[in-house]
Parts: sequence; structure tokens; C-alpha cells
Amino acid sequence: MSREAKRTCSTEEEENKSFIECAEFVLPWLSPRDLASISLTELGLMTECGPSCDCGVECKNRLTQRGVSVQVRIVKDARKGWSLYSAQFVPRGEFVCEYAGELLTTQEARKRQKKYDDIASTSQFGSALLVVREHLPSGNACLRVNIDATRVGNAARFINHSCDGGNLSTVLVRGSGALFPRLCFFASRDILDGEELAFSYGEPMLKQNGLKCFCGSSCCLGALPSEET
Ligand SMILES: C[S@@+](CC[C@H](N)C(=O)[O-])C[C@H]1O[C@@H](n2cnc3c(N)ncnc32)[C@H](O)[C@@H]1O
Repeated sequence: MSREAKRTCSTEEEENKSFIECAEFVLPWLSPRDLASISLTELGLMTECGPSCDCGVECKNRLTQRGVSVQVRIVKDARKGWSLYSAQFVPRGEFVCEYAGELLTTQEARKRQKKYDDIASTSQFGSALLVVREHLPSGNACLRVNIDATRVGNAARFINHSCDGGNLSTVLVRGSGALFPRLCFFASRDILDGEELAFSYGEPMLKQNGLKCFCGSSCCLGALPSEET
């Protein structure tokens, strides 16, 4: 899974600071292949109070820091595996949950993805390693965050892909003073009680032995978005 964000509001000075602070997660220069992926679906960006603020978790500007915010149900699907359903009406724009998981170095993410791909080739295995690339305004660099919810995470790790974008928008939330952004889901439209929650895992850059997609949408491309991490 791969998600893209373009940061638009920072100055060059801020950009350099962020670049240095997050050195381990930065790919300094993008390969031509990565550059080709800049046009992928962009994430929304948002800032909240964070470790450098005096306020507590009840602060109104910590909307996404209070756990899963809607009632959900985990349901098994014969073809997609475990899936997350809404167990209440969720109005458009409402915060749903964070994509929580282990933050990995890129080296560890690559190692784990290979292991997960091997397991998935012989069994029904739902790995949940998501790569977020945040492109800095200059276009010369990108901050990469690898979130692995396969073993450690919250209910968001059961959200399946839909080729039509599903009913969730992804927003990268940066807490003031926090080193890494967090990936959060908001309802992209009104969601009915009993609807499956879904989002787009990214543009299809198909691997030869990629997994089949069973999202069931009219624009289904037949394969899950997947790329070399
Ligand atoms: C983040 S996990 C989602 C939860 C997963 N279904 C499970 O059982 O753990 C991602 C994995 O779910 C499966 N998956 C997600 N969306 C799918 C879809 N549209 N069609 C088929 N499989 C899907 C794939 O195995 C994928 O690697």
C-alpha cells in the first residue's frame, strides 16, 4: 500500500528543518520511477496540538488523538479477509480513526514486505504495511513514513481497498512538536450504518504477481495497488 501527500505551505527553511529532523525516513533524491509517482492521489494535510503544547487530550485541536471515534464492526469476507464496517451513521467530514501501527525504517519495511509477500503467495494473508510519501514543495525530496499495522495496530488495519476510493479520505495529521505525521481517516461522504469502510490504497502500479482485487466497484481494476517498497 502506498499513499502520497504534497506539502504546500512550508518555506524552504521549514522544509530543510523537517528534512534533517526526519533523516532516517527521508529519501534524499527520488529515482525517476518515484518522480513518476508524484501525480498520485494527494493526501490532505492538517496540523493539531501536540507534544510541544501545554493542553491535554481534551483540547478541541486534538480531534484525531482520542482513538477510534465511531462504532465499528469487524466482519470476515470470503475473498477479502477481515473487513471493517461502520456500526453507525457517520456524517461526511467526521473523523473516523487513525491508521495506527509500528513505525519502521525503510530497510525494515522492505524486509517485512518481502516476508509478507512470500506468505501471501501461498495463503490468505492480509498484511497491512502502508508507505506514506510526503513530497516537499521543491519536488527534490520526500519524507517517507512506513506504518506497519500487521502485528500492532488498531481497527483501521482491517480497512480494505476500493478502486473507486471508497468512503474514507486520508489526511496526514502533524501534531505540533511531533516528529512524524499520523495518517488519519475521515468520512468522504455520509456513511450508513452497516456499510463497509474502504479507501484507495493508491494508484495501481501492478506487480506481476499482485493480489486480486474484490472491491466490487464498477471501476474495479482487478488487482490491488502495489509497488516495490
Ligand atoms: C490492511 S489489510 C486489510 C485487512 C485484511 N482484509 C485482513 O484480513 O487482515 C490489507 C489486505 O487485505 C486484503 N484486501 C484489502 N482490500 C482488498 C480487496 N479489495 N480485494 C481483495 N483483498 C483485499 C489484501 O490481502 C491486503 O493485503
